[in-house]
Amino acid sequence: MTVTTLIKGGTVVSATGSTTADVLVDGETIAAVLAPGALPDLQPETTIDATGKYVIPGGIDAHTHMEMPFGGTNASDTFETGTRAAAWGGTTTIVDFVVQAHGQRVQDQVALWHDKAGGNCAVDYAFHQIIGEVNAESLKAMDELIGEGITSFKLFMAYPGVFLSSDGQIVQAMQAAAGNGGLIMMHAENGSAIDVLVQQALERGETAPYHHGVTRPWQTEQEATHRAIMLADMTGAPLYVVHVSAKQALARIAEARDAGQNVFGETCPQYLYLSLEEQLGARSEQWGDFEGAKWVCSTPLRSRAEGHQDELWKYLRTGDVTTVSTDHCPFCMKDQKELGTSSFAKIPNGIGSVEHRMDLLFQGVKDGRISKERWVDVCCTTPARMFGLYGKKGVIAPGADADVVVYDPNGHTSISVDTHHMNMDYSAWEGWEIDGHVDTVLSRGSVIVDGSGYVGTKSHGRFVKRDLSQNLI
Ligand SMILES: NC(=O)NCCC(=O)O
Ligand SMILES: [Zn+2]
Ligand SMILES: [Zn+2]
Repeated sequence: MTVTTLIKGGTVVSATGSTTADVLVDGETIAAVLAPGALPDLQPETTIDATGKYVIPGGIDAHTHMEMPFGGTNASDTFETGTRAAAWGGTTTIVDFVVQAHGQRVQDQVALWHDKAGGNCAVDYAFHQIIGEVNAESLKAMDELIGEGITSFKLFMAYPGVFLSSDGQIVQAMQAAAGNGGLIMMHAENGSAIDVLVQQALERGETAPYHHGVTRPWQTEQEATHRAIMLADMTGAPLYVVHVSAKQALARIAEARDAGQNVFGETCPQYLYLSLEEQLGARSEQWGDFEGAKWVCSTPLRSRAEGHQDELWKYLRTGDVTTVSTDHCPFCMKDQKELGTSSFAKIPNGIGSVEHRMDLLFQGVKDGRISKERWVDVCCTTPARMFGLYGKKGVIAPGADADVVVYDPNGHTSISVDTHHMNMDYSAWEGWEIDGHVDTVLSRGSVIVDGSGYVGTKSHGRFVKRDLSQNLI
């Protein structure tokens, strides 16, 4: 057997169990997973000692927005900076959203995203498609994209006049997905109701970031989630509700799943840990009550007093939260979030976390909230299955891409703007201390992060064509 790299003596953690094993890598793929020392005569070019460490499949962040045009500016991470930061954090595949806004052609936008990402990514990447204008041409493009490896389509019930689709348009797109095997991803917030609350708040002079959260109450999320579930049921489309933050929305998803419907929920680290009161309501010497702008995202951070965070962890444990992605959409405070100093409604929406997802969720293991196997499941394996990457990605098994992370459960990571690698002038996680550490990262067999830091190259990452989702998981 030819072997280029031997990852020796670690605990291989999968979604279903853990075992001490050697992982043999040949070129870009995993050649074998064997009992430790089973092949004593092996002469690999490189040996990585993983004794006392976890060996896990590379993370898959199924929700990122590199360079996304939004709120009058562009998300501050390019594909180059964002995927490098992902690599630092043990994420070896991202699935980014191609944006079709009103008046744009889907296929033009796909070409643009290929241009932006091609040759610039540290890790492998795939695309979802945002359908911002459902019309005859974009419906046709949905069929075409399946063959191009873009098999999931995000629709918006929020942002009237920007991305919002009417219920009728949603039905049309869902019918298309039901017919072509694609997956509908839904931003489920009642945008028209929210716009009224926002206008009324601004008229009362409530302009600070805190009011971003107050004007997007949980009812607007639960209502939209319910509507999306009903429309999906009616049309037969599988439905994946993105960035769920309200416990009531998740209860609705859980109910639909219990009834046998093909409905999935995604949440993000910010909704598991952060809150309306502590973050959106924060003040600082530098920014005053505008400090909360750092955490303006939609759906919004929710009240800890209402208990959303603990409920989300519960649903994560029980399986009704299917995946944890970041919704990485970073904006700097300077010149970007600052666009909203006079009105929270003008703050570009988004938080950057692509570098920290594996660590933040591992803290959930350390805190006894989920098992290490569930950590791997929601961060690596199920995203692969959900988005048509499984087999190649999301698993340590012969034939899979050698996307592997050696994770030290006894290591330590301090998060700060001074040390992170995302292109942001603040950290949404400043001062967080993680009881774990990403030691080594391999992407398709190449070591891209080791003890000395990032050692990859800008053009290593390749576009991955996705199969249809295994949406009966
Ligand atoms: N979530 C957010 O605030 N920004 C990114 C765009 C989206 O996912 O809706
Ligand atoms: Zn969204
Ligand atoms: Zn998003």
